[in-house]
Amino acid sequence: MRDEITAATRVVVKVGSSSLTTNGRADLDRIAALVDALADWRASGREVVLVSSGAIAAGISPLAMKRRPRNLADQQAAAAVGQGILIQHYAQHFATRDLTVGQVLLTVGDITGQQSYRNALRTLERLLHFGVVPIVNENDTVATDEIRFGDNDRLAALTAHLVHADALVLLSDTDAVYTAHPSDPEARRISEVRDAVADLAGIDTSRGGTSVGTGGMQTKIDAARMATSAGIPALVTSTQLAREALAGEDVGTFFHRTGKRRPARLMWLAHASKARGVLTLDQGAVRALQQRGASLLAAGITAVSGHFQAHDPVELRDPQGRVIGRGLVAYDSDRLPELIGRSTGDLDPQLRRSIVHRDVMVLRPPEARVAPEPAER
Ligand SMILES: Nc1ncnc2c1ncn2[C@@H]1O[C@H](COP(=O)(O)OP(=O)(O)O)[C@@H](O)[C@H]1O
Ligand SMILES: N[C@@H](CCC(=O)OP(=O)(O)O)C(=O)O
Repeated sequence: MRDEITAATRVVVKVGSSSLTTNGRADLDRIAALVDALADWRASGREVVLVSSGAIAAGISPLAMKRRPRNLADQQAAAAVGQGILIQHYAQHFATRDLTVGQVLLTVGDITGQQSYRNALRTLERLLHFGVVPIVNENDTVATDEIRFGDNDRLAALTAHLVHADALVLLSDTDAVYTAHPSDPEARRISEVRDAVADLAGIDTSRGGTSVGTGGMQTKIDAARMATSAGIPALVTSTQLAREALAGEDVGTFFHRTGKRRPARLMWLAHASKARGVLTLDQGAVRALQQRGASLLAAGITAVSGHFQAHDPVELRDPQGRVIGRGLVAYDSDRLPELIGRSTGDLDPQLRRSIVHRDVMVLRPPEARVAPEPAER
């Protein structure tokens, strides 16, 4: 038995496009089966927030498209049609179990900006208070590529953090994370993950998922890591096993929590924000940040690139160019170059504050550091 799941009173359940649609249409039988499993969970006095993909996939056939569109405008048109159809079916099926649903469409900005974060939280809390099942999706019809999550796995992890969920359950068409693509005869189920780096070392997630899904298994692993690093256990399994998963049975891949709840702004900074620039640090500054938990001072910066404004997210790199973390920078990119490398004592007192304060900095664990991406061609 998985005690963290059976003891949970509030779960976020994310379901992928491939579990809700067949041939570019909403699949009523599959939606009904999922709704039944969730309604039973609700009937035991517990709460669920459903993060449902499938808007684009459910709009394919009604718009006489042949496959999932690749360009943004067609995806948005499909999502506008498909989202309505999905919600209609959810509303009908949940109503047969005396449950009301509420649609909540979110953009990255809604869930990461301080004010809008509170708005989103207030709405979800209110819906749960009224006994409603909130159904969340990305607001695909207005989100541009620039500001889009694109996959709902990470949106679900941020939602789980937002609503202080006790567990995150990621449902798709595969019953677990395997050591290789499930069609590979050598592939073995991974039943538990305590340390995502060590336990998942060498597994192959490179083969894409379904023709309607977006991220494949990798974005589910990323989402599970986001949740567990913020104190929320996560389970990856198939939609058919939703009932067993919620009952705490040994199905799927269970990710144990690895960290504690962290402030929302740091969740956003670590996982959802786009860096606007890069600060390269000397070795002494890297040590000060990693070993002493220091703030970043001007003296430790050797190079600045990108265009950013004060309070934008920037990447922090070591002298070898590996990303060691991220932070919110205190100065604009126009101003910063004149300060770099200068010791605090040499600076005008007004400019003596740290360039990236410790409280708005997230560092990567040493094994997760990555080499710089190749320059754009
Ligand atoms: N190592 C792996 N273990 C399990 N599934 C994998 C693995 N590598 C790739 N996959 C694929 O990931 C897919 C699930 O991702 P995706 O299609 O994005 O699902 P969804 O649309 O439900 O979010 C599975 O269909 C499976 O083929
Ligand atoms: N917001 C998109 C979600 C796309 C997506 O993440 O799909 P999936 O990989 O199936 O979870 C939609 O509803 O179509």
